[in-house]
Amino acid sequence: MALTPLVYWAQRHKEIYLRVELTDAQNIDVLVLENVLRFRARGHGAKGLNEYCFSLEFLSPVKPEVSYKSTQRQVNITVRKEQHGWWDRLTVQERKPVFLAPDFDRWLDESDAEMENREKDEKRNRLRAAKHEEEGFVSLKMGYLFMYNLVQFLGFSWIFVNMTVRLFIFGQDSLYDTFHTISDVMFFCQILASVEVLNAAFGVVKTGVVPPLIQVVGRNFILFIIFGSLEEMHHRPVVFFVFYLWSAIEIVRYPFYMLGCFNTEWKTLTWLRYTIWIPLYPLGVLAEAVAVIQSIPIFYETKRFSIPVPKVFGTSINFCYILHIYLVLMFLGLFINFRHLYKQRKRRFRTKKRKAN
Ligand SMILES: CCCCCCCCCCCCC[C@@H](O)CC(=O)SCCNC(=O)CCNC(=O)[C@H](O)C(C)(C)COP(=O)(O)OP(=O)(O)OC[C@H]1O[C@@H](n2cnc3c(N)ncnc32)[C@H](O)[C@@H]1OP(=O)(O)O
Repeated sequence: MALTPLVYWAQRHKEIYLRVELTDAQNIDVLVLENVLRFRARGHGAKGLNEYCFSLEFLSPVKPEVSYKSTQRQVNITVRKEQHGWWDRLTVQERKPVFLAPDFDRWLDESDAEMENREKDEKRNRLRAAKHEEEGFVSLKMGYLFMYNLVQFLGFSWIFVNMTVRLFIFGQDSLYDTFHTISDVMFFCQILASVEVLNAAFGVVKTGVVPPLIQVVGRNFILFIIFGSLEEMHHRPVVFFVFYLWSAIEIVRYPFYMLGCFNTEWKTLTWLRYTIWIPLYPLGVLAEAVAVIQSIPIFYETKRFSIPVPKVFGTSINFCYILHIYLVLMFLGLFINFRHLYKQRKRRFRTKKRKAN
């Protein structure tokens, strides 16, 4: 014959909790029909291993769907009230069934339950507000990044297209006046590119600070010190090669970032972004190194940027010695960024492959 297990109960405004004292319960059958909950299971109760069952007719209407969870020690049942509210007792009959007792572990009186509800609501509202704020911040960040990348893309596209068209029209002659035709836009784009170091430093984009710092310092050194400050360099073809190599990568990199702002990607563009640096970066550094080497005799003769030193060491340190050190730094910078880009490439294509599997 089936026995009755001990059942503990507690309520909230929306739910009823029942805890059935049965260990290792099996063949659990719980259902709610016309406001009556029927329970049957086999397990270890007060009378040892046996078949246990009970039924309860609730005081007010409840939803027919019932959820339960069996643990090693008990079966926890949750029934949802049809209408939110507080019940005076659990069952229709005024006399409490003998197997039923309050679950003091979960017991709350009405005002405490209201307080709990209020706290839950407040927490939910806080989370919702935080999510709203975060969404606002994310869209602001994406808007800003998109605009930044768009401006850079337009700038570098203008440079690249202009240089290509001039090369076709004027042939070799175009190599000699690149600085005069292009440098204003290049100055603008490269000054603006300093923002990339700040983006990395303030976590606006997920990358280290050192690679963009090397990139920005490296390029601006060539642009401002080697080309900008020496008129003798303005008509050298090396300016063409440096500017062309710089802009060749940027007309791919910035649209790649622009698509990224919309969580979109175009596979060919991604492949290009993470591949064409392999020939372009060493070529770019080589072109920059040629520019530095060509500028050394000019700095030597003109003594421009010479650093005055105390008389015991001589009169000044010629800037061309600094350039020798810079040449070494350039190859160190090339090594650091080449390794960084190689890692980024591997990470990118590995993630893609894993996603595809
Ligand atoms: C400490 C000072 C020392 C000074 C020493 C001076 C030494 C000088 C050495 C100079 C060597 C420089 C030579 C160089 O000028 C030569 C050339 O440029 S030649 C032309 C070829 N060049 C290139 O190919 C390099 C192009 N540049 C770059 O790739 C970047 O500038 C670089 C910093 C090198 C790498 O970029 P990053 O670290 O950002 O990698 P990712 O592109 O993979 O981006 C990582 C994630 O961040 C997201 N991100 C980054 N930027 C943006 C952005 N503007 N908008 C939106 N999102 C961005 C990107 O999407 C990645 O996110 P996820 O992984 O989620 O996709």
